[in-house]
Order: sequence, then structure tokens, then C-alpha cells
Amino acid sequence: MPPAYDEDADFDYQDEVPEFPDEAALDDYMNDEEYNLMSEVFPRAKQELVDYQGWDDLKVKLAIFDHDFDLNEAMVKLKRSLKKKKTEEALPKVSALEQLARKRASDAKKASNITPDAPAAPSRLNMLSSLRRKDDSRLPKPSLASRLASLQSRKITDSAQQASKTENSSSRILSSSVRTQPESAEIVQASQNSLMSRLSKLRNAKIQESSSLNPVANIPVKSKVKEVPKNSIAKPKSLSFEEFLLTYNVQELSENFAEKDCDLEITKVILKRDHEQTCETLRLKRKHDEVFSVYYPDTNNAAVKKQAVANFQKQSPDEVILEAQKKAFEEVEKASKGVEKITLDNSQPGNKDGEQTEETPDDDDKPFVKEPVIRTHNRATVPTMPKKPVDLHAFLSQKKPHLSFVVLGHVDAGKSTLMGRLLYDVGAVDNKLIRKLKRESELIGKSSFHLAWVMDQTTEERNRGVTVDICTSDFETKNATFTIVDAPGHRDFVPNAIAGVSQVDVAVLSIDCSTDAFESGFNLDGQTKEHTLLARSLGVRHIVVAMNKMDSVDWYEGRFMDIKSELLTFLLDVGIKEDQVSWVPCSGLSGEGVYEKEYPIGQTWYKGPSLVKCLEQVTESLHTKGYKEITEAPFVFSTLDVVQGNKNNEVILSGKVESGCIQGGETITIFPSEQSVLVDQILVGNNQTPVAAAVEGDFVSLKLRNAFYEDIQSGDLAAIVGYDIGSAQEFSAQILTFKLDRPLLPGTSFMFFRGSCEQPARIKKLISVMDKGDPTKIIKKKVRHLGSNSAALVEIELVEKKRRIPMLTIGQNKHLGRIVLRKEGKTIAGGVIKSLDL
Ligand SMILES: Nc1nc2c(ncn2[C@@H]2O[C@H](COP(=O)(O)OP(=O)(O)OP(=O)(O)O)[C@@H](O)[C@H]2O)c(=O)[nH]1
Repeated sequence: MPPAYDEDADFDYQDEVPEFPDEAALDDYMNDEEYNLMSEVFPRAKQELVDYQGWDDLKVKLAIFDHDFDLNEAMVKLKRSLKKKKTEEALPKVSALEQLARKRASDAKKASNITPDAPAAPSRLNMLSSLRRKDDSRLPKPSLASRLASLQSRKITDSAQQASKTENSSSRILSSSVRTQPESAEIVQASQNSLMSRLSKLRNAKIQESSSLNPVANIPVKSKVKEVPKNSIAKPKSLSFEEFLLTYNVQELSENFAEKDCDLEITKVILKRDHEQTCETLRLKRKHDEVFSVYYPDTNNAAVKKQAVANFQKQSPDEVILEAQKKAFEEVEKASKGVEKITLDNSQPGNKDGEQTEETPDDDDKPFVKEPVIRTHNRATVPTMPKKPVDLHAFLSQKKPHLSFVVLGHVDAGKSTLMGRLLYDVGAVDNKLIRKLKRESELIGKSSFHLAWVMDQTTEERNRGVTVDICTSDFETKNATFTIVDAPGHRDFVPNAIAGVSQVDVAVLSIDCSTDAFESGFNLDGQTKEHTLLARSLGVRHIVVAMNKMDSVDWYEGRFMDIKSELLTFLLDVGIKEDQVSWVPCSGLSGEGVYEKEYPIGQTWYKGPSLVKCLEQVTESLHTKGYKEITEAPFVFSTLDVVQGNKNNEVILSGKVESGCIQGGETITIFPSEQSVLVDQILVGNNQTPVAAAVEGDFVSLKLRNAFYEDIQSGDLAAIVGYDIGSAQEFSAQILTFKLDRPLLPGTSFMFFRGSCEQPARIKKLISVMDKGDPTKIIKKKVRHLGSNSAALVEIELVEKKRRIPMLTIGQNKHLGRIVLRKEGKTIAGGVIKSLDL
């Protein structure tokens, strides 16, 4: 049994960012690009928060992450939720001016206590202050103003280079600059207050000058400084500019000092700080936007807008791939349509009478040949009586019980040989035919296949050595009559196997017991498991395991037991009960264990019945329906084969009586064409012997009169007049999924099989998931996807609206209400139809 598919392990449908228990978790969550950005922004954020309390690293990182690494935004948000530290500077009730006054007073006091002989060590303030003096010989560096000017000009040059780079880079980066331009303006605006706006004029003047000159050496700093009127200096003389700014942030400066009181150099320092901060923020933001954002032309610049629009009109790499994939699928579809058409075209109807209700498929849809058009006819409403009514009581009591069984198994498991042997041994095939087949097979060097050829009748099957189509053969023993359906073992013909399995009550599972053969048929892509799942899904009531080719392992009991134990585990896992399985060692080639041929002397450990005897026993145990049940049920027939008769409008339908009974002279309606036809004769067996009646379970041929051959296909259903069979395009089904490579989602497409009908279909809706052991127990109602090994109620929609499939629910018929879903060459689910949306 495949392990249950863990729905939630593989598929995380949550789009939200998860909760992070700690900093490490957040770091792990970020991709490389985000992590690098965080490493750049985070230290700056921490610096900004030195005056605040109540934060930790995780909180700060989360704020940055939540604001897409926009430091300004993150800080604004974070600071709102934090408290300022209660430092002297931060005391809310003391104004900046008052603090300044206090500080000056205390400085003055300290200065008065210092004696001239013992000069106090110069305070840091004084040192810095003295460093600024122009005539100070210890000052080799340019003044703060000149340093600022040089810095600004460097930044400007950088920005100019950056801008030109941006313009020449890819369309995406161009778009990035498009987007960030207005934002940069906003950021600058936001970070500048009334003081800043005035000072920006000064900065602009500086930018103009410095961009034309060597930023450091050539600027005549003093003269430049002189251009700005130096008003009274409000800054305490004892404070350096740096210290002054450390004491007061930009906001406080702008609020508490009149513009005229501002020292030019204070302004410059503010400018410097502000400019650096702005440049850094912009750089980070641009970097982030390039990586993560989708850009839109939100500028009034027509050229940029045009460029951005042009960029977006090009195909993205994803679109290129999707387009290529789409084309590839179209090619495949086109090719497969052609193949489909070649076979379907054989059954093209002629222009006969009858009302045509189907549209002619348009040429775009079907480029090669037209779909067969199934016409709808006027159906009869009044039943007709049997020509020569039979006493059904007497008929049923004389009739031997009948059993139909399918032969399943991996390719080359010896199915055809086994059935050939069986037919030969029970006398259904005469010696003459066997000799002829032996001669023919020897001629092409395949003498061991002569028994298989009893079943594999077409030239293709004989040449390839594999069964392609399903073929049926009848035989009879003393106690029962049988119909064998030989299904192909090759995986390419599983749809044919489905058609075969859906017709029968019992499956004979042929296992190749020769060395390593069981293992290759059972493991991986072997057909043994898939066939067993089909048998289980399609309502097979008993499985007889033919442990075949035992001659090749000298009837070794150990081999038999090993295979039995492994296979039984699987059968139990898929829901088959132990008493629904029988085990028979045999050899199709030599005949031991098939019918009456004794086992060789070496085989002493198996005392059970031969394969045929075992089938007789099973027939008896399943044959439980009596006269009342059979006669009261509506006659329903499923078609396996359609042959045109010799007479005009004569058609022979071969198939199985699914319920009820029929006699010659009665009228039936065939669906979906809804033509009502008279049953002229009922024929059974390999020799097509006429019989008076056919009852549930019988494989018969119905010779019909007044039938339109071209409107009948294999898979059609027929019923007694008055019983309606619909052709739904949508229906609800209870399915059991097998091992899935991918979960089933609404919209998942697959091939739908009902009997020998197949059509592309998709999941329309997942309604609920139920307990596998008890389908009445609903486990989950809101279902987003369906994993392996789950039982669920789903809505299925057939894709090809023009090809109608007649259907019955499981409540109406235990066999015909069963379905199989396959995808990419694998059986993915089996199920039953619960209700039809007619
Ligand atoms: N030793 C031995 N060989 C067997 C036996 N039965 C079949 N074979 C050989 O196995 C090969 C395949 O036999 P088939 O009967 O064609 O197998 P199959 O399962 O019908 O094959 P498909 O129809 O292709 O799935 C042939 O060469 C047979 O001669 C058997 O009982 N013993």
C-alpha cells in the first residue's frame, strides 16, 4: 500500500509571512538579497534608536523587513511605538534654549574655578572649538565648511554618475529610476523642515559652484562662506558644532532657533548629515526596488513613460517559456487529434434518415477529420411482447450458472497461454485448431505461442506477441458456463483492460512465478498492481490468483509462499478481503493445475482445486440471485462490440446483460442515440447458438432489426423501453485516489473511463473528504486538494461536450456506476457515480 499522501507537508498554501520566534528565524527566512540589505540597514537603524527604549534586535529587523527595507518609514513607525530614554537632553519639560542656558552657566562656573597656573585640561568642546580657528597652525585639514562642500560635490558627482548609469542600464533599472525620482523628492521633503527648505537654496548654490570646480582644493571656502550673511550666532560659544548638534536634533534646531540665529556652519553640518542620510536611503531603496518591485510609469515625463510602456509590452522570460510550452502542447494535441480521427473515421455515418441534433464540429477545433455524429432518434414508449414467451422459472432452473471473468496480469505473465490451455483442456477448442496454430507458430519461430494464439487472434497480436484488444471466449463445464475476457497486459493497452474488467464479476490474476519475473511485474511500473486496483475499483467480486509458470521453478513451494505473502499484503491494503482471494499453482504451458491434468510428482504441498474447479466454486458462491430479483429488475445491456448484420438495418450487439432479462421480440432503446430497436434473436457461445432468453450476467449477442449501425458504438448502453439512461456532462462521484505524483485540484484534467467509454475530463469541484473505511463519515468539507489514498466526493466535468457517454449511478447499477480516472498513463483513482447532472 502506498503511504498516505501528506497533504499539508508538501503544499503550503499560506502566503502570509510566518511568525518569527527569534532573530535567527528571520535571518533564515530572508533570501540572500534581503539578508544583505538587512545587514546594511540594521546598524543604521540601531544608531537611530540609541535614545529610545523598549526595542530589541528582532523588533527592529521586523520593522525594517515589514517596510521593505525603507529605513525612514521603518523608523517613523517604530519610534511611534517606543518611549524615549529619560536622559537630561530628552527631558520634555525643559526647552532646548533653557538647557543651553543651563549648560553655558555651568561651563562659565567651571571656567572661573580654573587658575591660570594650572590650566585645566582643555575640554573636548574647547579643543574642537580651537581646532576650528583659522589661524590655528595645528589645523592641517580644511575647515568643516570646505569639507562639507567637498563632500557635497563628491556626492553630486556620484549621483550624476549613478543617474547616467541608471539611464543606460536595463529597462528595469530605468523603470526603477522612474519610480524612485518622485520618492526621492518626497524623502528629501519629509526629512527637511522649514529650516531645511530655506537651507536647500543655499545647498543648491553650493552644488552649482562645487560641480564646476575641484571640490576640495579649488573652492575658496572663506569667500564662499562670506557670501552668506553671517547673522548673530546663537550657538553657545562653548559648544563645538558637532557637540551642538549632538545635543539637539534637527527637529529641535528648526523649532527652537530662528533662522537668523543659525550659524552657517551649523547649517552645513546639518546639510551634510541630511544629505548623507538621504543619499544612503535612496541608494538602499533603489537597490531594494530593483530586486523586488514591479515598476509603473508614474511620472509626467513622456519619454520615460513611453520607454516604460515599451518595456512592459515586451515578453517577459516567463511569458516566453509559457508561450513555448503552449505551442508544444498544441502540437501534441493536434497530432493526437489526427490519430484519434483516423480510427473514429471508420465509423462515419452515411447520410441516412434521422434527425441530426449534433453540431458539425468546426474546423478550428478538428483540423483533420470530423467527429462521428451520433444522431438522436425517436424512441419508442410502448414495449413489445416476446415473440415466443418462455417460462422464465423453468428457463432459470435449467440454466447452468454463468460466470464471466477477466484474465489480468503483467505483460508476458502467460495469460493467453493459460487461457488457450484452459480452452483446449475443457474441450472448447478442438485438436484440429491447436495443430493448425502449432504449425503456424512454428513457421515464424514462436512455437511456444500456439496456445496463446487461441486467444490472440489478430495478425498484429500474433506478430507482436502481445494481446492488444480484449477478446472473449466461452466455455462450459459440467457445472457452469463461462465467458473469458482476455485483457492485454501491456501498459499501453490499459484502457482496453479497463473495458474488459468493467464487464466481469471475477478476475483471474496471472502471476509469472519464474525467477525475478514476479518482482518485475509487481514493482515499479509493473501492471500487476494497476490491474489489481482496476479490478477493485470496477467492482470485481473475487480474484483467483493463478500462480503461473510454476514449472519453471520446479513447483518449489517456497517460491509460491513468498509471492503469496507479498501479494496478499498488497491485496489486503487495497481493500480486498482474504476470503475474496483464491490461490492456484499452475502452468499454462504444460497444463498442470489448469483443469484435470495432475500435478507432477514433485508437487505434494498443494491439495486445493485446479483453476477451472476453483472458478466453478466461485460461480456457485456468487450465483445468488433468484427468479424474483432477476425478473423485477429493468433489462440493461452494455455493449462491447457492434457488428453490421447481413440484412438491411440488421445490427449485432455483443455484450453483457447487466440486469434483468430479455427475450426475442422485445423492444429495447439504445443510448445515447435513443434509437428503439426490436430484438430479433439472442445468440450465445462461440458458435452463436440462439437461445430463448438472456438473464443478468450472460454474455450474449443481440441480433437487432431496424437499427442504425452508424449511431451505435462500443460502450453504448441499451435498456428495455421505458427505462431512461442519461448522458451527463457533469456528475458527482465518490472516488478513492491511488498513489498520486501530484495532488488533485479543482481543474486537474485526466482521462475518464466508464466501461469501454473514455473521455478527457477534469475535476470541477472537491466537495468533501470522507473516511475510507466508512464513506458516510465526512472528515473535511473545505477541500483544496486531494492527496494519495484519500476517499472524497468530487464533481467531475467531461471536456468533450459533443461525445455523449451514457451513464447510470451506482444506485441504479452496481457495475455500470463504476468509473476509473487515469492521468499520464497511470490509474490515479477509481470510484462510483453518485448523481448525474442531467
Ligand atoms: N515456462 C512457462 N512459460 C510459459 C508459461 N505460460 C506462458 N509461457 C511463455 O511466456 C511467454 C508469454 O506468454 P503469453 O501467453 O503470450 O503471455 P501474455 O501474458 O498473454 O502476454 P500479453 O498478452 O502480451 O500480456 C510465451 O513465451 C509463453 O510460451 C508457463 O506456464 N510456463
